[in-house]
Amino acid sequence: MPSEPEPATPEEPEDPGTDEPAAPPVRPDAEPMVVVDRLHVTYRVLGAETGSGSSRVRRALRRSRPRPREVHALRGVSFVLHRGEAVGVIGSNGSGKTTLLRSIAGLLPGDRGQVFTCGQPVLLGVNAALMNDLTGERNIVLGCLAMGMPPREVREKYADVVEFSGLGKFVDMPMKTYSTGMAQRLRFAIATAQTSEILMIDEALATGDARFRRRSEDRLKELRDEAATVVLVSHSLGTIEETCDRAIWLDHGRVRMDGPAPEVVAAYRGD
Ligand SMILES: Nc1ncnc2c1ncn2[C@@H]1O[C@H](COP(=O)(O)OP(=O)(O)OP(=O)(O)O)[C@@H](O)[C@H]1O
Repeated sequence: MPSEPEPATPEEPEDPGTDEPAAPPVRPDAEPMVVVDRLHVTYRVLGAETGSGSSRVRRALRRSRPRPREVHALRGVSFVLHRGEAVGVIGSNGSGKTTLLRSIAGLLPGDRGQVFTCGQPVLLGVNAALMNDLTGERNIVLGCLAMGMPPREVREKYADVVEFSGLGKFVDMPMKTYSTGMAQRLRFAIATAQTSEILMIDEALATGDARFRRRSEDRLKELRDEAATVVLVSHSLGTIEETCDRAIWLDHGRVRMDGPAPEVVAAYRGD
């Protein structure tokens, strides 16, 4: 990761009427697959004021009740993704990339604006919440069902997932007996078992040893070839330039630049 994380800065909500961008432009020559229209997402967190000095802290702790604070993660984001596009999302830590992907996947409601998708997007990496007490086999079945795969497809894909995970006979052992690398491989194998017309990838997903990383990259390439629209979040600008024809630069929850990947990457680098 090239940049240091920017801490979450709780803040007051903005005046909803200010600084609203225009509706996203739609290309007349291409089929829209995802429309994000002036999307705002705010996290609400419970926190208390702190003071300096021990007596002041004690007094404050006694009197204070948790006060909801707000983190305005997306501030009126708009764009349209079309069939056939591979789009990179770049931006410094905390700029809103993950929030944006989760919103498009339908995992996080926006508080203003709208997201329209043509079909159910798949977000690789977040859907497979595995359980330590269950065997690899049970986790594969439940993980695939949890991602919305019909039981017939789970049965069809099961052998491939086991093969790709490289777990061998460990597939019948509880996950808590796996090494970190084995668990990561299983998670990746489950997450990439599903294909979708709209595929969103968090590049951090490709983990493990060098051999598995190469296989992961090949698998991601296959999925990209099968999907109609790909969204890739990455801190690796080289990967964005190689993989994507378009890039969106998010900055403090706003679209700072949206255009051909080489131009956006150059601007982000400060060239
Ligand atoms: N669950 C949460 N609760 C409260 N605030 C959150 C939560 N998740 C993210 N945030 C805040 O929302 C903002 C956007 O976070 P997000 O994770 O979308 O950024 P990001 O660009 O994906 O960052 P990174 O590059 O570090 O992964 C940040 O200020 C972050 O602190």
